[in-house]
Amino acid sequence: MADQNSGRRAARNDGARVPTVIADELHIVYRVNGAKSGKGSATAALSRILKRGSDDSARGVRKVHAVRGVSFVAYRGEAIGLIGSNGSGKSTLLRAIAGLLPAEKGRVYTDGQPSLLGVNAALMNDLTGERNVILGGLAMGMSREEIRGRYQEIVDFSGINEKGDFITLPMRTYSSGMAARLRFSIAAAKDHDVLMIDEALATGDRAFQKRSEERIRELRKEAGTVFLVSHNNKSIRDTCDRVLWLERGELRMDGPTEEVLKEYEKFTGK
Ligand SMILES: Nc1ncnc2c1ncn2[C@@H]1O[C@H](COP(=O)(O)OP(=O)(O)OP(=O)(O)O)[C@@H](O)[C@H]1O
Repeated sequence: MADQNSGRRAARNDGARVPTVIADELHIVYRVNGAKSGKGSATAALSRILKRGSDDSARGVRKVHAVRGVSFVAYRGEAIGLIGSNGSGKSTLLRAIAGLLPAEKGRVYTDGQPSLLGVNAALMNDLTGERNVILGGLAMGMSREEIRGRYQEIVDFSGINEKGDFITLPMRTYSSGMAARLRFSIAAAKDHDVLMIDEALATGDRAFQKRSEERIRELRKEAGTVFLVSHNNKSIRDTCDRVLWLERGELRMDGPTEEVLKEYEKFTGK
């Protein structure tokens, strides 16, 4: 890991800013089937089937234009907060950067494989926490030796065993907070080129949030880029130095955390 990172650090020491994610006039559109309003009868469904081959709206496909022409460049070592009201397109933008949603128009370029916390670590509810640590590690491309070496660290970080031997129980017996903590701990065990976190910090208690913020700072030192989606302005302030503010799918502001949050707080009336 150290060797792999030394090249990146050298690049940083040159003073050159290295781009990790570039979004260029990005548009993301969801298509929802059978969402035409008020027409739920069998004859309406039949007529839609007969109309097959015509345009989307006639077939009862509704489009949701979730991200509208967003452009930005993210650099190595940055921690970027994504803020905006409910439904403004934050999660959609993260999923598009992770390559999970196709662009309708525009492009996303990434350096390395971005990891979206919680999705890339495909955990299984019926398996024990222990098995899931191994599975999640393998899914992120870690070797069995690497996972074995980091296992205890991951379990300790998650705090899952603080109240008993939960790590040997199936994950379905965990509370949603415990499951989120384990997912974060597995994802944070690896040094990521681009790590994206959707609200994960809001789930843990204060002690866990502190550990997470500390780990995010470490990940940034390893020259990665971190994106954090959160409705908690304090987590954004504590973790990020730059903020992208989305509203109705459009990038409303992009700048230093304090500047953007000041405007956002005016907008939300806080
Ligand atoms: N799978 C989907 N199919 C259709 N529309 C979707 C889907 N997921 C999200 N949307 C729509 O896309 C828009 C953006 O949603 P998104 O989840 O990206 O917002 P968000 O900013 O992350 O919201 P929140 O703060 O509430 O989590 C919303 O209008 C939402 O209804």
